[in-house]
Amino acid sequence: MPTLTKLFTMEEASQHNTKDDCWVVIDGKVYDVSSYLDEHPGGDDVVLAATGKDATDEFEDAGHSKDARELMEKFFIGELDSTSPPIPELEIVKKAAKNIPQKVKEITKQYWFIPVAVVGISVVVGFLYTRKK
Ligand code: HEM
Repeated sequence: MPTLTKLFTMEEASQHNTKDDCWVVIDGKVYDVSSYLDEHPGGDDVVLAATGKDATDEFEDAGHSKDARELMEKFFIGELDSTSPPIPELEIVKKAAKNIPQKVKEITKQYWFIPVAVVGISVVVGFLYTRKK
């Protein structure tokens, strides 16, 4: 039977990141907690800080009770579309991070003579200094 659960991309969920319009993604599920922010015993700031990403770890780290887990079902609005790509900005950061080892290799290849020159000059200066004595 087809499921009626609404699917959201992480990009879409991440746009709801304000006090009046706040969605969190926990364990692949999307919750609209806008109406609960003021009542949240952990404060609204922690929840707001957990928007725009998978907040499962933050939620679990806070050690939420069984009651909290039951309560959250009231705010369930859909599931995360696992086939959708993560937030594009994050992808760009990830891609840039992937390139770092490659860049280090390139720079090492280009500027290999600098450490060699430093060592060479030190040896010559050291040699001249000891000869003077
Ligand atoms: C649907 C989402 C959420 C619901 C319904 C919820 C509900 C609750 C409830 C009922 C408590 C009181 C303690 C308990 O019964 O466990 C609590 C505490 C807390 N929550 Fe949440 N919470 C949600 C999401 C989050 C998120 C995303 C964070 C992110 C870090 C968070 C952080 C905390 C913290 C730090 C406390 C501890 C407060 C304290 O003991 O001083 N919660 N939450």
